[in-house]
Amino acid sequence: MGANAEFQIPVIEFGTGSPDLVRGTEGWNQLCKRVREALETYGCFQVVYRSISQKLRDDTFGLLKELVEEVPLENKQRNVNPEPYHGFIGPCTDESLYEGYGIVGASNYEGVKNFAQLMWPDGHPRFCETVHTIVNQMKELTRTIWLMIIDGYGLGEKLESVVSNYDMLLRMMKYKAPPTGVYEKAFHSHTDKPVSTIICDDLVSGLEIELDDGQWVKLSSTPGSFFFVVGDPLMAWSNGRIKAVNHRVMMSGNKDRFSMACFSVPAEGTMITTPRELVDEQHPQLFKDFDFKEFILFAFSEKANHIESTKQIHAFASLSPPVSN
Ligand SMILES: O=C(O)CCC(=O)C(=O)O
Ligand SMILES: [Fe+2]
Repeated sequence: MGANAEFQIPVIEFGTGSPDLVRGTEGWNQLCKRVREALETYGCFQVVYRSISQKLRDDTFGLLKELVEEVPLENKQRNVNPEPYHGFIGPCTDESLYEGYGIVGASNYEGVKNFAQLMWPDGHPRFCETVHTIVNQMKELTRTIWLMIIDGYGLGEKLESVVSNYDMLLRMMKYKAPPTGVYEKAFHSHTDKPVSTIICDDLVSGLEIELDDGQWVKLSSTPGSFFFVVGDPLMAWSNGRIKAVNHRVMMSGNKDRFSMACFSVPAEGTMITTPRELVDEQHPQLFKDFDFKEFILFAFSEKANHIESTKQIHAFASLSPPVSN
């Protein structure tokens, strides 16, 4: 089924230097309310965040294109990782429009450098500096949104209520334009397995989300904007109050799409635990506490292969029956 091009998810602006970004102000509380509503309804929203400059975005996409177009395939194929979607997948062909790279530990300079050294003989210091900078800014944006979620539910001071220690997995993607007149799947439908994701694209659309009624809608970004997407663990943490949105990439038109997805990956040993404030008579506890890494291992196991992406978290962590406080 084709996507309805008219649809618009909530667009929320985080003004650079705005007093609204100061925790506890009236403006902050308004933003928290809008973020909570957007995530409860759609599991995602578009955030306008010009603190990440257009120049930094342009520079990063320039480097991504250089990586895709100039690095020999044999170097790209050195980007391997035993964990699914952590390494190179590609290249684009007539059968598969997708090409993606994985940079683990991308908020540390070393993580980006390890990747760049596999691609370029000189380790491309400008690539390392640029990617390291944008990933840290996306990490900061993630932290701000998590704080808004916490305050949206009145959970008090602690970021630790979601996750205290986490790093970013950066995936950099090219989706090839399909043949003229064709509307083609470039990335299968799924919910994200990390806690949450920030997606940044080059304004060529392709990302689609599924609404509650099963309708797919195409999202289009605007300059300075990013998509924040809830992953399964954040949905479980919230006791199912916020949604993990099913999404995919469909390509049409004659332009290639380039995008980056910055995934939040908690440190080894992190438990996902629903705060007790989110459990009451109307909202019995839906999920047991679970180890993030064990969920990831399950989600990519043979057993979970036969389970739809949206249902994996339920198969892994549902409490049956739900438990009231
Ligand atoms: O490239 C995009 O817009 C989305 C990518 C995505 O959903 C993913 O890698 O999980
Ligand atoms: Fe995704």
